[in-house]
Amino acid sequence: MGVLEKIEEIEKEMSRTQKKLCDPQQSNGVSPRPAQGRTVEQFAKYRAQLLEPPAKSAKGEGFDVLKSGDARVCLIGFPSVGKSTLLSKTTKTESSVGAYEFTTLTAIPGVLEYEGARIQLLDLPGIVQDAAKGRGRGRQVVSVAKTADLIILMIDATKSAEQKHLLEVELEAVGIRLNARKPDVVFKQKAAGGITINCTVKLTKTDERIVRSILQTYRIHNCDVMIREDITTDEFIDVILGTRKYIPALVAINKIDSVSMETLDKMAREGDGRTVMISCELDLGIDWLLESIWRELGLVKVYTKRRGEQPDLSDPICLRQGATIETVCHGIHRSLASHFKYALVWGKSSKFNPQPQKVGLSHLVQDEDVVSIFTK
Ligand SMILES: Nc1nc2c(ncn2[C@@H]2O[C@H](COP(=O)(O)OP(=O)(O)OP(=O)(O)O)[C@@H](O)[C@H]2O)c(=O)[nH]1
Ligand SMILES: [K+]
Ligand SMILES: [Mg+2]
Repeated sequence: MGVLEKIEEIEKEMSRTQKKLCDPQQSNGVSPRPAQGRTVEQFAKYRAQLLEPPAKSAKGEGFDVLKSGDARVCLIGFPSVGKSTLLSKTTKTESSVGAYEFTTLTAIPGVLEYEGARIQLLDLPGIVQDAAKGRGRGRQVVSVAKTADLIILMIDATKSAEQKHLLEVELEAVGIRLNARKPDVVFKQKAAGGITINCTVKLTKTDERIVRSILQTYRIHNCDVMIREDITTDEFIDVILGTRKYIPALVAINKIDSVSMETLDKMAREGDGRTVMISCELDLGIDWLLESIWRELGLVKVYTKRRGEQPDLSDPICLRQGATIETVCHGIHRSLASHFKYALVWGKSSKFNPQPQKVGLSHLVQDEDVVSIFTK
């Protein structure tokens, strides 16, 4: 019998013995009764097998989900922490929720509409420990996280506090640096000319000799290196490997409805500004989580205004932090920047605020600015 048939058989049996296993209202996060425990365990085991990619194609590529919207947020967590419940709750997409592990077997995208932004929220299969080392599709899951603008580490409040650390280890293993800034180092390989190293700051955690020996180890004999901050040796290695992704992350502790006040209190004290405690079931903390997502993504909302009219407040353009008038032009129409003459901006980025400022393409916009574009 194949895995699929086995799963089907168990599903039938489960629907006989525990009619509402998959119903969140009924299951209430409580473990099934002992008689069903074994069946559920077996079921999860077969579902985990389904996650194993066929031996030959085990390359660990990401899932094929097109990026869309203004930013992508990935939900990463162990099985059954409530990732799909959160997606179903905050977007119009329904992702299957089940009281058994590995309910979700692929990437399910949903759209989070918040403050005028359309944020792609990606529900993913639960990961297993050592996922990054190539166990099953776990590797694929952690690889998708590399494409995220923000990662949500989702944790089950009723389970071990180790979860957060274990998730971080898996993500680090595929080259993701969580909540770290890219080191300020310019590194350029050349065809000839030897090695030039310039430092604009005093190095206290590494030195030029170590930097040179690392370059030698990686067989790099011609390059320019400009170090502009006091980096560590590891950070320098990250720079020359060039494959590191620096991604912000939030920790969402779910199911706080199921733990004692003492546990809750302890978690609140241990968490930092990037930890949000939620209950999808009781609808607690979800607004706080959405607000944190918005803040961490650092999206900027800009309104456009035609000459002689009021700004269009119903349809803002959402941009990443660091966006310029040129980015605004691209957001309106592909060819607008090439006909650009000047722009007027009202708001925080205008140096005459509340009066408008006349600016060029390279002007940096700020959240809630109003922009009028004038063309040739
Ligand atoms: N008590 C409680 N149970 C919850 C909460 N959120 C989700 N659950 C339950 O937790 C179980 C797992 O939820 P899912 O959304 O399927 O979890 P998942 O992380 O998507 O699981 P996989 O796809 O299997 O990795 C279900 O029985 C949910 O009803 C919550 O806030 N509190
Ligand atoms: K589940
Ligand atoms: Mg799921």
